Amino acid sequence: MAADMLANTRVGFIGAGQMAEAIARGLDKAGVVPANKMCASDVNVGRMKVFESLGTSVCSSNTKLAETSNVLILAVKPQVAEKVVTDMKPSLSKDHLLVSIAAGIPISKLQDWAGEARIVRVMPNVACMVGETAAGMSLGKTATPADSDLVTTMFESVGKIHVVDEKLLNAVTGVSGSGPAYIFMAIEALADGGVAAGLTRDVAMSLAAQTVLGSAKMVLETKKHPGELKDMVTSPAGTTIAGIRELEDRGFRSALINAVVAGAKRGEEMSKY
Ligand SMILES: NC(=O)C1=CN([C@@H]2O[C@H](COP(=O)(O)OP(=O)(O)OC[C@H]3O[C@@H](n4cnc5c(N)ncnc54)[C@H](O)[C@@H]3O)[C@@H](O)[C@H]2O)C=CC1
Ligand SMILES: O=C(O)[C@@H]1CCC=N1
Repeated sequence: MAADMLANTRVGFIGAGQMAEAIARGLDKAGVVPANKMCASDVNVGRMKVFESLGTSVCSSNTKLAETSNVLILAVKPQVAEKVVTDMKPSLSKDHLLVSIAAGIPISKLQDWAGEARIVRVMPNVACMVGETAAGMSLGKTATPADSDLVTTMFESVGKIHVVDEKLLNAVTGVSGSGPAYIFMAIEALADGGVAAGLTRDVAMSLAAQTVLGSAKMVLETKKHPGELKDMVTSPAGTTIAGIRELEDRGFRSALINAVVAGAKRGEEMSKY
């Protein structure tokens, strides 16, 4: 069903920033929505040029975008979302599916601003760019099962997506929306440690990134608890337990837990603007 629907889908990006680009590249690469069936509008001409270079068309305004696209991805910063969507309201109808990726903005507000358009809220992450996003989604009241299938198909082409209660989308933001930033910091720090211990920067970075990739793969593929996998690495009186003692001493796990909770809390604050 979703494949038939995709044939009639024209995706328009409201805001052609880095997330829009990551999703557009991913959809095109996966062959789910070819670049020539996507369109983008942005106030920044430079960003429109980037989209043109991908083979997508560009629109001179968000209103024009609504005339040419039936699936609109709201990819502007949350702070400008209200103005952007309310300005578009006269051009939106029940034939539009508005997929918002804006952090914190609740479906109820989006629905008020967008009038009759059906709403789906998605929280992806930047790894759309490499086909490995981790996303959560919630449906608005008038969104249909076909809309759910369509959005699922689109985001599964660039990673994994889970349907969650809307009240949990800020938690998704805390774990996987913001999570890549924490992992990038961890990779940078692991590589710094390698350099401090004598490796070249290139080798240290490659080892650190590949270590994160391999560890994530083991969690996903073995389905074993990460604690059990950690124990597999940790030899009695060995090197790993020496490192783990340092991490525990400095509140490593607690710091990550608090980072996720702080991100989720910030999402809740943003929903109240
Ligand atoms: N960056 C990330 O890793 C993630 C971001 N998000 C959400 O995605 C959304 C976009 O974030 P980014 O791509 O990082 O931001 P960005 O700043 O790269 O992109 C936003 C784009 O919107 C454009 N824009 C501003 N006003 C506009 C208007 N009136 N009409 C059309 N375009 C306009 C800007 O020129 C910019 O190119 C945000 O709402 C954010 O909460 C969600 C998940 C992850
Ligand atoms: O920092 C932010 O607000 C956005 C949402 C998730 C990742 N970046």
